[in-house]
Amino acid sequence: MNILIIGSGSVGIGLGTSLLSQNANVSFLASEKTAEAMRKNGVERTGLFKHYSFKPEDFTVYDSYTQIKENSFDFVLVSSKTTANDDISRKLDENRHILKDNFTILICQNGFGNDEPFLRFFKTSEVYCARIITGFTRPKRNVSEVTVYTEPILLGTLQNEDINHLQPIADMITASGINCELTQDLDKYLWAKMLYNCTLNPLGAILDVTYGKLTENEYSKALMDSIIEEIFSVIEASPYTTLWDSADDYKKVFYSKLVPDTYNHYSSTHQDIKRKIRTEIDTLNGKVIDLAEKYDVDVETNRIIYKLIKAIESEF
Ligand SMILES: NC(=O)C1=CN([C@@H]2O[C@H](COP(=O)(O)OP(=O)(O)OC[C@H]3O[C@@H](n4cnc5c(N)ncnc54)[C@H](OP(=O)(O)O)[C@@H]3O)[C@@H](O)[C@H]2O)C=CC1
Ligand SMILES: CC(C)(CO)C(=O)C(=O)O
Repeated sequence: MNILIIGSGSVGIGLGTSLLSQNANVSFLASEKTAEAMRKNGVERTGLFKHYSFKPEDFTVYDSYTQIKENSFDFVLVSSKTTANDDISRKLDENRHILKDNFTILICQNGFGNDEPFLRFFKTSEVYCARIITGFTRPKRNVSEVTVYTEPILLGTLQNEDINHLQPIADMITASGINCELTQDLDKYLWAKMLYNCTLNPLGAILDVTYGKLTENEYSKALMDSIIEEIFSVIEASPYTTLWDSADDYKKVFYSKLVPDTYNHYSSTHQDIKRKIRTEIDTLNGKVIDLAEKYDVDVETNRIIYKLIKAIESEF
């Protein structure tokens, strides 16, 4: 099985090394600087679970589509930030000769509806998504460190397609030490992740605090309650569902378990702003706003939070 990883960052190198550990034929499409580091020093997975290290001759790195031969890949894993999806989906379409017949694109990102840019060019039976709550960081350009594990990585479809052909990918990731399963209910799990990320990520970035700190005063708590309630109204108005029946049920788990478990964590949105790069707000609260418009739901707090992040980004 030939696998191409597009987006060779924390998640991309983390998944790529996991698949390499099971003797999969893995290639990375990386920016010039990252490709250079990988060609020189190989790739590594460190942190929780088993550590793996691969020499440059164990995998292939491309820094341009022009270097890739025709008919090369069965699977493409997209693990860039969602801000690159417009670019990646367009380039993959322009270079579709690198894909074999019956190829599969698997999008490994936060947010909801990340398959949509790809569905402009590819069929619903060709595009799948993952829900990842394993934490990965990239201490060096060629190294992924597994920092947090709570639940298995989940693979599935948002388009009601058959998912059985994803099983070999899930099995290899599991065999590498990070549990990975298929689910028929991916939308439920992605909305659960959306609830968590949309509530904590932008607010933590705006106020420059950890997840836990946000629960320590009544003002940020009131904002988070409102974000959660609005997202539940959107889910209820849409065809989607999530793991809890009501905003109140979710809030109980959120304040008693989810936040305490990640109390000292700074959100990826916070980290993006510190790095002065565009955040993934469009596929988080921005997606909530899009759906709210479609289903005529009031999401005023999400709108304000969204505008504040956009205002910060406009300075970059
Ligand atoms: N890290 C984590 O713990 C988790 C992350 N996620 C989600 O996974 C996704 C990836 O996150 P993460 O790995 O942390 O991000 P990183 O910033 O570590 O990696 C992103 C990678 O994408 C590359 N890239 C940037 N632009 C493009 C482009 N146009 N085409 C191809 N590649 C590009 C970057 O290049 P370069 O090498 O030059 O930087 C980098 O290698 C995000 O959606 C994130 O929200 C989900 C759960 C956990
Ligand atoms: C890393 C993780 C999983 C936080 O728990 C996350 O989703 C984020 O920071 O955006």
